[in-house]
Amino acid sequence: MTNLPQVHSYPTNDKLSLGLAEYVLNAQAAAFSRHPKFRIAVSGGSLPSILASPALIDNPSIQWSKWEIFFADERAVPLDHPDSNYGLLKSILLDKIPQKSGMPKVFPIDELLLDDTQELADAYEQTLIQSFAAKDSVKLPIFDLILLGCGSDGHTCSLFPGHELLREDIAWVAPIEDSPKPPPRRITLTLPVVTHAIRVVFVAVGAGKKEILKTIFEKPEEGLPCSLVNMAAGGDKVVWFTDDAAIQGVTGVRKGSL
Ligand SMILES: O=C(O)[C@H](O)[C@@H](O)[C@H](O)[C@H](O)COP(=O)(O)O
Repeated sequence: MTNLPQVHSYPTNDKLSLGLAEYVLNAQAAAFSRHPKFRIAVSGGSLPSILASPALIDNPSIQWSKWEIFFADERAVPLDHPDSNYGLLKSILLDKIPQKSGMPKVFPIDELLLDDTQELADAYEQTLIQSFAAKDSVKLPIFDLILLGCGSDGHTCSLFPGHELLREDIAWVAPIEDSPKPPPRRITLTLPVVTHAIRVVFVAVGAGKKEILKTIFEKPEEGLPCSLVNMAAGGDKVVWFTDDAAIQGVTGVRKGSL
């Protein structure tokens, strides 16, 4: 079957970061052939540190000033809180971009709305509407690239296994008050938004991810959120970047290297 999800696996995180930087560069070039911006969404967890390699940050071909960075999910905490995905990305990546390269436009959540996750999600959806649907009305935003992690229970963004949010098909951004992964109060892009992106990348590293990757790839019918993204997005749109330890012995994937 050629429709199996593509996996690029690497012996070390450093090599994975290099491969990921190359992939992001290609995605940037493809975006610029469609429009003058590169609009991406990023998750929290281990993703920002793997993304933020010198191969990306110091790459002269990255046109940072044309990047628009949104959050695939965010915790309902102040932006300077240790749990903030914005705070994580800022310290690990944004603060390291050389000023002379120009800075990306970054879209954090509205800190004034932290008390009400529905309002927080609605306001973030409005932020997306401003960027993606300012001129024309669109059913769903089309990110050039969404960069996701994979939790050890198979969650991605803040879309958790068996949660009712997996069935959300109207909102672009939804609140969650009972995330099994702390902190419990968050907002997240919804599944249709994720699967509507031009490209979706998952990053999963470490032997600790192996069991869940087996379920995601070998038993997609179990409907884990990561499997739902693989299935709904389909084809070559979804690419997994893993280390060898996470993917060794896992079937149901198409392996390749960039
Ligand atoms: O804010 C979050 O909690 C993340 O966006 C979450 O979806 C994360 O990506 C996964 O839990 C994987 O995290 P690790 O890569 O750290 O395992």
